[in-house]
Amino acid sequence: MASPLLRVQGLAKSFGGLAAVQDVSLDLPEGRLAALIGPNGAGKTTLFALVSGFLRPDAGSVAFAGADITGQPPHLNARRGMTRTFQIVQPFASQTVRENIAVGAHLHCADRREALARAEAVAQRVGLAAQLHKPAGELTVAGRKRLELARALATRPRLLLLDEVLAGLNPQEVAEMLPVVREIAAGGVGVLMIEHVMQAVMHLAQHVWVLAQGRMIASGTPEEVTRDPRVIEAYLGHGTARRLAQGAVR
Ligand SMILES: Nc1ncnc2c1ncn2[C@@H]1O[C@H](COP(=O)(O)OP(=O)(O)OP(=O)(O)O)[C@@H](O)[C@H]1O
Repeated sequence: MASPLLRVQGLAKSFGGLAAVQDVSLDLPEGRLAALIGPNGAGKTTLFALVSGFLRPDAGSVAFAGADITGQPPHLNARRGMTRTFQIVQPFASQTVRENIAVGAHLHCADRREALARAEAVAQRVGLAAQLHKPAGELTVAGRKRLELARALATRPRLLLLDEVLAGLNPQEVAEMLPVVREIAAGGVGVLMIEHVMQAVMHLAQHVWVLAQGRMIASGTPEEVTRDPRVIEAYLGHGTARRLAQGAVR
């Protein structure tokens, strides 16, 4: 059987006495769109940092496309095809949208003109084509989120780790972003998204992992995990779980 795009086995990380991630394992097949959910402080961002190489694990391993990349620095992982976005979006505010996206394209392309041309193609995919000439600092919150996606996409990833790309967006902006993320996955890019917006998780994710207090407490389809008593207890609460079951997801 082919190895999964991402294989995490027994990953652990403590900060002082706090076990932020404990014995976490998951397999993400190529081209799959999956979500990582859980309460604040559950260890989701720490897990992303361990997978992408921003932090070294105390124990466990990370394999990407069959190669052991445990503890490898982020820039090497990006070269292999794994790119992450950040919760707090920090574009180069005085540079144009086009130049910001080109930064991502430069990972595999030294030529400036080619990087700028690639930036245009990526801007189309995320709905930023009309804003290419704007300084990034003038974008709305929703525009910045699209820019963060575009910069990551410009690196030509096989796996995108999206850290709350929908946070801070209003319901209409969320609804407009869903097809953008879905199209990225449909184009063959594996996506693992940390997300609190359950509307997005229910509509997008083919698989969901749930972390609580550093441990993986559930894994399954969105429908399976949202009716799991452990997930309702640790994260959703009964009201939200009921609304999700009825299809009223916000
Ligand atoms: N660099 C650090 N030093 C010390 N403690 C940390 C550090 N990073 C995270 N933590 C702690 O580890 C735990 C897990 O944090 P993490 O940010 O991974 O959770 P999260 O699930 O991403 O939360 P949120 O949904 O609020 O972003 C928290 O208790 C946090 O305070």
